[in-house]
Amino acid sequence: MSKQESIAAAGAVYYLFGATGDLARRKLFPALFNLYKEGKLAEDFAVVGLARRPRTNEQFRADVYESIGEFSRHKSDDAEQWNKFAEHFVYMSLDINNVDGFRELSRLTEELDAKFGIPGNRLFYLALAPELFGPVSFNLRDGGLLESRGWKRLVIEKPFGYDLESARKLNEQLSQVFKENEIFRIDHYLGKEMVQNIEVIRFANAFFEPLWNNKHIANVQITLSETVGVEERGGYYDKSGALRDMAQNHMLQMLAMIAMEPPSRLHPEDIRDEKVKALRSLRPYPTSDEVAKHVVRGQYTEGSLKGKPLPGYRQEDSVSPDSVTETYFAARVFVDNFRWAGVPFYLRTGKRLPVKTTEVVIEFKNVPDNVLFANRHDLSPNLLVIRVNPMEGIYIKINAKKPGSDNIVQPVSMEFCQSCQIGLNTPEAYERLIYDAARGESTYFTRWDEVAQAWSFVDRIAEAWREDSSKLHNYAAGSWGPARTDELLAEDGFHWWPVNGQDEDNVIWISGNGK
Ligand SMILES: NC(=O)C1=CN([C@@H]2O[C@H](COP(=O)(O)OP(=O)(O)OC[C@H]3O[C@@H](n4cnc5c(N)ncnc54)[C@H](OP(=O)(O)O)[C@@H]3O)[C@@H](O)[C@H]2O)C=CC1
Ligand SMILES: O=C1O[C@H](COP(=O)(O)O)[C@@H](O)[C@H](O)[C@H]1O
Repeated sequence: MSKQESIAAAGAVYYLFGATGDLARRKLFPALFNLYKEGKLAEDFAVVGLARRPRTNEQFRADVYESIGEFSRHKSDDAEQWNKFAEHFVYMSLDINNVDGFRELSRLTEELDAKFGIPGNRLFYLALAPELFGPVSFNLRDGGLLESRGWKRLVIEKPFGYDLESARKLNEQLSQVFKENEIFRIDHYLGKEMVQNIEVIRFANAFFEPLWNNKHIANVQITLSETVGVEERGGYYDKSGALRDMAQNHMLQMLAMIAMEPPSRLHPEDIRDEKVKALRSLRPYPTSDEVAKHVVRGQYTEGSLKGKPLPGYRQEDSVSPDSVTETYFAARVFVDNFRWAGVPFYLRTGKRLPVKTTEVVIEFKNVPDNVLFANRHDLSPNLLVIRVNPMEGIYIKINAKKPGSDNIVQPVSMEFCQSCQIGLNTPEAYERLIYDAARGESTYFTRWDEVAQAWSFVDRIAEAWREDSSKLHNYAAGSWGPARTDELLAEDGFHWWPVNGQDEDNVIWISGNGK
């Protein structure tokens, strides 16, 4: 570990609102433990778990212990270390809507400051339903929790609003209490190693940056596919759908990282300025017909995955039986600026698809076919593939001479598989993001203008869908989504590249440590 990586964040009280919830259990407790284990949390911190359900400190610590056993990349196998860590965790039952609880929390905070020598820093993490974000902020202020001498930061989970208007209202509420630079809006995809690596791959490689434009790139394909269905999240998901759940945030953020101009400095605001410029350049769909032409909206019906029968979306518990919510979204998007004019970005995301993967494919334009290779008319294009999840790494597909042949060209792939490297246990997105928020590093959090820009693009699509709900394409659970998605690319002379290099029967893998 480098010196810089091991620096502990300044001591603080971490207030975990929603401490009895799913996110805390699966992601936040393990993230805090891993940070502690790696020396990124020193001894001057405390974590206060907050929710309505009654819990003793001991029960709360037992919950944390269990979650680490189940979900953490580092295990709590050292009893002494575990006890020292667990001592920092306390629980308080509190209803967000009752300001008296916040006054009591303020008193508890004073005790924790004194006990652990905490210098007055406060990090409020809202793992709560979005309608509670505003009330929490007001009660933090009215309950006296913002009066300390240290820094105050609000870490806020998605979704940030339901559309531009509701997002704006929420932002107005938050900004009555917190300054923009105190608000850390989570998009956990920005905490993923390989999403952060996009910038490095682009800007640190002479191979790529000179080619990163419409002269050399034919199209960009971004796939975020999931095998899971709506699970027990129907209450939230049925109101949200894939457009709001995945496209407005994770997909557009990834697109912005790929499309943005190089920032003049590696300063958070410069990077976010460039991202917002890219989002502003997204070509809006001016009419509902344009939406129908470029966007695919799908919902899964009964099907099967790996031989297991699966229900359709409308048969899922907590989903309305006549729901028109999309579980699949795909689009052809254009970034109307000098660099990207004419290059389609194809996006697709969905639930109940055949594999779980997040992948970006950059397809390069072909070389002129006047060179006398025997098979010059059917050369495969060069690809740069960024694999985000579950495998992490990149591979490039190039053309080389088939050994022993007379100038027959065949595709070969060279791979760097980061997640296959032995001992490379990459931090989970939430670890990175909590650590960044505690250090005041905001690069990988979304700024208000980025969120607003993304909503204004997405709202147009949602509005067209509201006008005409007939364009909901069905797809069988376990398939790759509606056939219309393939047509989007075929209309432009392209096709989706199979994910995880799965089409590569005729490709030689040169350093296939993942193959
Ligand atoms: N789970 C996930 O994988 C992801 C979640 N998110 C976001 O994170 C947030 C939390 O999600 P998740 O953990 O799944 O939700 P859960 O429904 O599992 O948890 C909600 C939490 O809020 C608490 N709560 C509800 N009402 C109140 C209240 N009035 N006062 C105090 N506490 C209250 C609940 O505790 P109690 O009932 O004890 O009061 C519970 O701890 C949401 O915004 C979600 O969109 C984002 C990405 C992924
Ligand atoms: O934000 C969300 O992301 C998850 C997918 O995240 P990943 O890190 O597992 O790829 C998605 O399942 C969920 O619906 C959405 O709210």
